[in-house]
Amino acid sequence: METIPSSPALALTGVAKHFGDVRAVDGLSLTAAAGGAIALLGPNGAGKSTTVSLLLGLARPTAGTVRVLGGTPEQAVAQGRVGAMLQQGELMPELTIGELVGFVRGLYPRPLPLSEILDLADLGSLVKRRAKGLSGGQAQRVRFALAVAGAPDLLVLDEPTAAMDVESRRRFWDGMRAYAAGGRTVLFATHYLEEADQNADRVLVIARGRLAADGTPAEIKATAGGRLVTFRLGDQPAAGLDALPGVTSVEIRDGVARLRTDDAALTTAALYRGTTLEVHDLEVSGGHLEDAFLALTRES
Ligand SMILES: Nc1ncnc2c1ncn2[C@@H]1O[C@H](COP(=O)(O)OP(=O)(O)OP(=O)(O)O)[C@@H](O)[C@H]1O
Repeated sequence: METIPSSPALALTGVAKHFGDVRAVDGLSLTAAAGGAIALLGPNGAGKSTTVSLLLGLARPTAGTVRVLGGTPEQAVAQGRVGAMLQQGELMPELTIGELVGFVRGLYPRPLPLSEILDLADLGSLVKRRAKGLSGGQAQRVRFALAVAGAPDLLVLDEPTAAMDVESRRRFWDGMRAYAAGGRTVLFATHYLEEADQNADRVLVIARGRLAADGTPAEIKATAGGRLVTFRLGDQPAAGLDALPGVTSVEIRDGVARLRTDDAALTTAALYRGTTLEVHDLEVSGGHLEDAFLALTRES
């Protein structure tokens, strides 16, 4: 089968998916060229799983068009060019992992070599084990192996590390990045900010079915605007904090002042020298994806 390098991996135009009154996806437009890892990042109920279903042709949009690898999702899937790892999925309990992966690879026209699949999914030590005795994290690694078995051009992962411990996660992301580095496209849905930050080349922040931000992790962080200076204000008056140099916004909650600033050093110096406030528990933080994420997905 021909691959058409000029086709984007994904192209969504005005895509909506409504369930009755619920607008799970509400006008999503985006294009992604082939290659690299894309995170679909959003809070619970943002529309991530619905978007994944639309990309895989498991659901049809209420409005708009979805193109995957230059064709419809159904065509791309039928050509064996899409691999998916969904949140659940029964593994055949009586087969060994080696048999199961071997069987699934046999279904594809140009599968990855078995040894490469086992390497990517870190399953070398589990080849002779039966699926029925596996832990949740091990079963997820097997699902990952099955998803990459056919060497798909697009790999879609819905919250792939849900059941994994820290070490399994680390190895899993190593495998995912190795897969994406070969010019293939990986899209993963997550609500773990650090996973998107550390493993994606591009982050699509989705909230209430819409695209709230789209960029590299660094670009998304920059949208939150600089750094955060926090300190315990107690009962002291907050007047004048918004006039301190560098400060772009002030929020006081539970006696704690949160100053967003373009220049933390200047703001902090002015706070001590230019005010009569007693400043306790001063902290400077920021440049975190979490700040950007909260700012972008906050209910308006
Ligand atoms: N089949 C369905 N019928 C009715 N409502 C649905 C259906 N599927 C999803 N929804 C609703 O659409 C919205 C988006 O759901 P979706 O599962 O896509 O979000 P998500 O971002 O994947 O969330 P989570 O992180 O919790 O998995 C939610 O309000 C959900 O309740």
